[in-house]
Amino acid sequence: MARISFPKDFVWGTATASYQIEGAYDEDGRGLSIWDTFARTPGKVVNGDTGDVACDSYHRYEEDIALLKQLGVKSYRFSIAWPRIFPQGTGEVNEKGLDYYRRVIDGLIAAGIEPAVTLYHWDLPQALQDKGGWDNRETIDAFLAYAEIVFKAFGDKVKSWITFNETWCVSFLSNFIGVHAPGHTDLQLATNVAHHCLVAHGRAVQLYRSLNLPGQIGTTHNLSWSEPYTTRPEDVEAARRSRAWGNEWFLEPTLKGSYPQFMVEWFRGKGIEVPILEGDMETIGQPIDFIGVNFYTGGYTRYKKDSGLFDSEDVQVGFDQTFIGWNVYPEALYKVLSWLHEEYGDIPIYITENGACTDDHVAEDGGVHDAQRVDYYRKHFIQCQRLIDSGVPLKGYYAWSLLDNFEWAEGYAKRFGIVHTDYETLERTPKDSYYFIQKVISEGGFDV
Ligand SMILES: N#[N+]C[C@@H]1[C@@H](O)[C@H](O)[C@@H](O)[C@@H]2O[C@H]12
Repeated sequence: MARISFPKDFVWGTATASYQIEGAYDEDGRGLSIWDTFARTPGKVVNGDTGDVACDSYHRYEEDIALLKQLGVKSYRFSIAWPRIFPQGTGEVNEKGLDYYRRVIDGLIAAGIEPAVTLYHWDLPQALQDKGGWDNRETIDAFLAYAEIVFKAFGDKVKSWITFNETWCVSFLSNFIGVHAPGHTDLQLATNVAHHCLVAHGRAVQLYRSLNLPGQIGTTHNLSWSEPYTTRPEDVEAARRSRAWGNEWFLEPTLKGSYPQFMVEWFRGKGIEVPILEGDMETIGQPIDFIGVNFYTGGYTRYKKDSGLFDSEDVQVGFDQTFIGWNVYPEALYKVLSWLHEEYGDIPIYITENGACTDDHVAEDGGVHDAQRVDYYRKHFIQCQRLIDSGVPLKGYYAWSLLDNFEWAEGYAKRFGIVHTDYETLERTPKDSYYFIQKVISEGGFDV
């Protein structure tokens, strides 16, 4: 029997996001976000679901905090909804919005849980989208004004800040692939959005430093792991391009202050240029205190001429898959974070999201027996220990998600929570995975 054990200072947490859990979409002065608009657009979200009510955490946050305390986590990652603070994106501050997050932050601290706040988890004020959104560089200034208000309001109590969640999703998934808000399908537009979000990240780090606040700041990128299906050079190169679109395209600017040249040239060959202004790359490459990594899946990629953006295609080989169709490939977590450490040095790493979608139901015994999710977590925790043992500076892990919640274009049809949400009654029911993680945290590990 081997023992998987974690350092005593390892930060265990769970993660959520404002639009996915809060509901109260039109309460206490909140303005509309691009997701309120997108979800109301016929055909964009499964079953026409919206975040109007979601998990109603706006009113039930105390229940959520009690679940977090019972779970035994040290930290809780959540996001602030920009439209609650600036309903029109800029201009007058909505004090009731600040009051809500003050209640959440104070409640967490009273429960002995550190708040970790994401500034931007996709709910851009619609009023700013109406003026071009992230394609408009002026949105960067609006973001800075929003960041300053929340830094000043909460910077004495919130010691961990994440500027952006998954800039690849904000840019390419939402403005090129088009399945997320605002739903454009323009590669140059998406490239502009990615760059402007990266500049906004760097400017927010500079602002945070200037305020001399007693915490740490970083950002979160979703990293993938595409392995070449064979050792053929064309497969190796195709996998490298596919991986780099999600990984180097964002990590190089953030951690080295430059875009990966081989990808710049690949996009230039498609007529795409990055709208870099003088000083942008120095701004983006501002030193940060940690890098957040969201990891879910990995797989194999091979060359296929004129296929997709990178002359590549994914190869479906014998992986188990979760209910959302993602491969279960725990070793890819070890590979991608080992690669990150080799490429970018000893910057502290937090896994800011990891979890599985399974088809959950409340059983007759009142429990939710999500065995596949328990197995997923068990296997990924083993990779976390491998990483720590190999010297990778992995400092913490946030399970996605505390609650079943609004899963973007999948609506409520896909569940990632370790706590089941009944969307009729809004009753929360801890799943077997919740109790598994609770035990791992309380015992500092588990036997395999
Ligand atoms: N899909 N999926 C689950 C999860 C999503 O719910 C989060 O909001 C994102 O940060 C990231 O995509 C991962």
